[in-house]
Amino acid sequence: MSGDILQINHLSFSYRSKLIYDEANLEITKVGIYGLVAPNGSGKTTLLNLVANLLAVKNGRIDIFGQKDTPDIFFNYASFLQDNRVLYPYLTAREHLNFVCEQHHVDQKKIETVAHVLGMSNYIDQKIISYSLGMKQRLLLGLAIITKPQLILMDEPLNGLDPTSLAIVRKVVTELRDQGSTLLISSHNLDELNKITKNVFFVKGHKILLKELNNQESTEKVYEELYMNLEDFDV
Ligand SMILES: Nc1ncnc2c1ncn2[C@@H]1O[C@H](COP(=O)(O)OP(=O)(O)OP(=O)(O)O)[C@@H](O)[C@H]1O
Repeated sequence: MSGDILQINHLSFSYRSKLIYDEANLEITKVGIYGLVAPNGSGKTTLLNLVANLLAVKNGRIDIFGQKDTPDIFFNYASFLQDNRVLYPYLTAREHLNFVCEQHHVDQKKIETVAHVLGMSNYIDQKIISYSLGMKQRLLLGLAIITKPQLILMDEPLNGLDPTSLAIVRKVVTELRDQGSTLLISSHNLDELNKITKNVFFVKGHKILLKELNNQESTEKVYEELYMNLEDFDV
């Protein structure tokens, strides 16, 4: 599928006097997996929050699937994997997944399938307070994908994952892409990101740049070129 999946035009955003975006643009017209990469504090989470309508866009415009990105449109077409502070410590994974299924009128039978795919079946009825970081990350992934949205935003989904969990995420995101979903994934794990996509957005100078890497190029290399001048560091 191609068309207007995500369009960000002339986006400017500041927190009080701190400028984050200045007339930034981003366009995704082809289904796929896209990385979102930048040093700490550059504005990756801010961008995802703006697309998810958790922050209001006052300057510029965001459209998804050719329509103005309102909370209703986002709810219908998209999902957002945020950090694990959004989880309720005294609820179980099943209760979280049940809630999302109810809100989206998704058959609750899908919960077992998603739990199985993500290797969560044996702890799905335990409360979140007893979960490790990786267990929480798997649940967050489950919550983001159970409705099979066409656009999935993921903020640091690879954080704290062991090699088995990373392999699960890799399999799940590539399958979703093959089934027609588009994923925008922020991460500092450039090595892992490199395995799942060659299309990476970088935030630099308050703008968003897309790099379409060829087989010889890596995300790490572009990162070094854009942000690191190792000669500046005295060890
Ligand atoms: N609610 C807020 N109020 C004021 N400043 C904020 C707020 N949220 C974020 N910031 C600032 O905006 C900048 C961008 O933050 P953001 O969390 O979007 O960056 P990030 O690229 O996701 O960073 P990281 O890689 O560390 O997660 C940072 O300097 C941060 O301190």
